Amino acid sequence: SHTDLRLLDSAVGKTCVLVRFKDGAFLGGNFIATVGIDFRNKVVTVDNMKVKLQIWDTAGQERFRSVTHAYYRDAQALLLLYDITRKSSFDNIRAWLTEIHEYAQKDVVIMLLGNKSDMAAERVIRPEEGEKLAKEYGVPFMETSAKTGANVELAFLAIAKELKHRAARQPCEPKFQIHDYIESQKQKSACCGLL
Ligand SMILES: Nc1nc2c(ncn2[C@@H]2O[C@H](COP(=O)(O)OP(=O)(O)OP(=O)(O)O)[C@@H](O)[C@H]2O)c(=O)[nH]1
Repeated sequence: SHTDLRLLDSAVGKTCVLVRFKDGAFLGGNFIATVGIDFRNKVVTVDNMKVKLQIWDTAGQERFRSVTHAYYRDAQALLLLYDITRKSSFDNIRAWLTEIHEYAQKDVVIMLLGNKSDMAAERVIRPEEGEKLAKEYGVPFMETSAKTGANVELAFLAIAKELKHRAARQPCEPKFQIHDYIESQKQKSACCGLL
């Protein structure tokens, strides 16, 4: 059995984030845009338990919209990415969140990621704007960079932990707090440069 994750929106760095997570490498320059749907598996260890993540990457383009309903309907987690250097990608997030509300499973884990955090000079969306939008929809948020690797592991691990805790939680065990976990881990990576 595996855990299904989906990455959404177009040309925001989905493939790069996935490759960074899977292989620890960055694909720079121009390579071919994702056509159709592609997936990669990665096994992560969460609290001594192995969790197999099946991560789907899709071409986020409009013409694939009809495909994408089916694409995220069965997902257990959805990672919504925008590009901090492109306002239109940030504006798309609201539309995605509205759609997801309609088509996705009710208990789907959603995470908002502002990607390309390394591109400080080209930034048009401030971290606080991402933070605010995420708060409005009650979803966790962080900025990532497929280039430097910042917070990429954390994003996937936080989701794996959340899903593992849901699946294996004992009745008396406290609920896993994904927001708290991310906040504590984010601070660590910021101060110690572990990523
Ligand atoms: N500087 C920087 N560039 C990035 C980062 N992530 C992706 N890129 C670049 O952004 C472009 C798009 O990246 P992709 O991973 O193809 O984006 P995608 O969302 O998979 O694109 P589609 O499959 O076409 O929807 C590429 O030129 C990447 O090299 C990042 O974190 N920092």
